[in-house]
Amino acid sequence: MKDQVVSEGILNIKPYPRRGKLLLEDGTTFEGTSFGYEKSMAGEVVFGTGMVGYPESLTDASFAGQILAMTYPIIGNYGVPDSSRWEDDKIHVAGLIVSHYIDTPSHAQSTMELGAWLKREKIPGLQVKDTRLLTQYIRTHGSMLGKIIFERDVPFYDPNAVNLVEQVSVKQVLREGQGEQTIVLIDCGAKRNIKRSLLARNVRVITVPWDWDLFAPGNDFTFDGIVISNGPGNPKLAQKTIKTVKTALERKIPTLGICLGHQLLALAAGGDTYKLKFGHRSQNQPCLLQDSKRCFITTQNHGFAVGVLPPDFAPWFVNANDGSNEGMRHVRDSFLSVQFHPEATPGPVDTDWIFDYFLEQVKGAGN
Ligand SMILES: NC(=O)CC[C@H](N)C(=O)O
Repeated sequence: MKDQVVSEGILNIKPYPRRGKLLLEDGTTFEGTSFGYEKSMAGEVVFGTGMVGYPESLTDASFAGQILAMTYPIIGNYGVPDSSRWEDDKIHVAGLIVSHYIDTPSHAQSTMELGAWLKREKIPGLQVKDTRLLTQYIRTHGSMLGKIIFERDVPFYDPNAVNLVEQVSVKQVLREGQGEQTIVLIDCGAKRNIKRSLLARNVRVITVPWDWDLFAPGNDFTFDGIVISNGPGNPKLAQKTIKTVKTALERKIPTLGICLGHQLLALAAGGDTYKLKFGHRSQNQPCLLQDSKRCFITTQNHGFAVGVLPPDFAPWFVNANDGSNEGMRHVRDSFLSVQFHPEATPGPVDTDWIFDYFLEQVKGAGN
């Protein structure tokens, strides 16, 4: 009977959805009903407060190992666009928790229902009604491990204890685009829009795996700048990328870090990172541009942050909500990074000037 639609006269009656639960590591339980694939799954439970963007969030590799609870009360209402609009070619979240799942999407670009997509990609989805209570709980007690359970129990799993970057990074070097400058994109789980944003600015982009030795004698390409991408998990576990970035800094190669890339730049330059009590995940995080009165509304998805800035770096942006660091710049050289996502396009593109600013510096450094 499962998944079958039973016709009864003119009404299509779907079978009553299967029950499941979200169990947090401290024993707190949220009962719910399934709308995705019915498989028990463990991860870190995080919440996103954005009103839109579930296709982009689900396919953002930075969410690997995380069960995402969305606070916006209706999810699924605009369906799923075709894969050209995703941030990667598959779903990366370990599970999805919503308040109200809408199974009748209405949007010109929708190609399928969210629930059908989750089923196809074998990702569980649970409708728990009170995602507000869940969010308030995580905000009070800090982010937690948890699991979506149907019949079979599974052990808790801590994604911050494993090197997830290794799992989601590209496996080989890829060369794209035309232009005078060549930018190396270190792919730690890069959102596609980072590359789209660079290619749109007429530069060559060479994408390399997270552990690629850019400075090995046998390397057959030269480059003018480096972009370090976003990515999942604890930045301290991506040691090979940190080593590459250290060499790049010694050689004074213009470098832009985005999200995980910001954290890796900080670690490579002698700073430190820490885990936030609960992360920033939404499209409305206010960031103050230092030494100005400007505030940018930014898109974010991170659970770690830069706590100690490296020597000779100055804060560039600060989060207006909690005062945490949101970006830094070297006082002399072209090393810069942002904790938010300049490539994100939840509608407005308020911070994509970061790419123009970086490429201006790459150009300047080449003269
Ligand atoms: N989007 C990202 O790059 C996230 C970076 C890191 N995994 C964090 O959670 O802080």
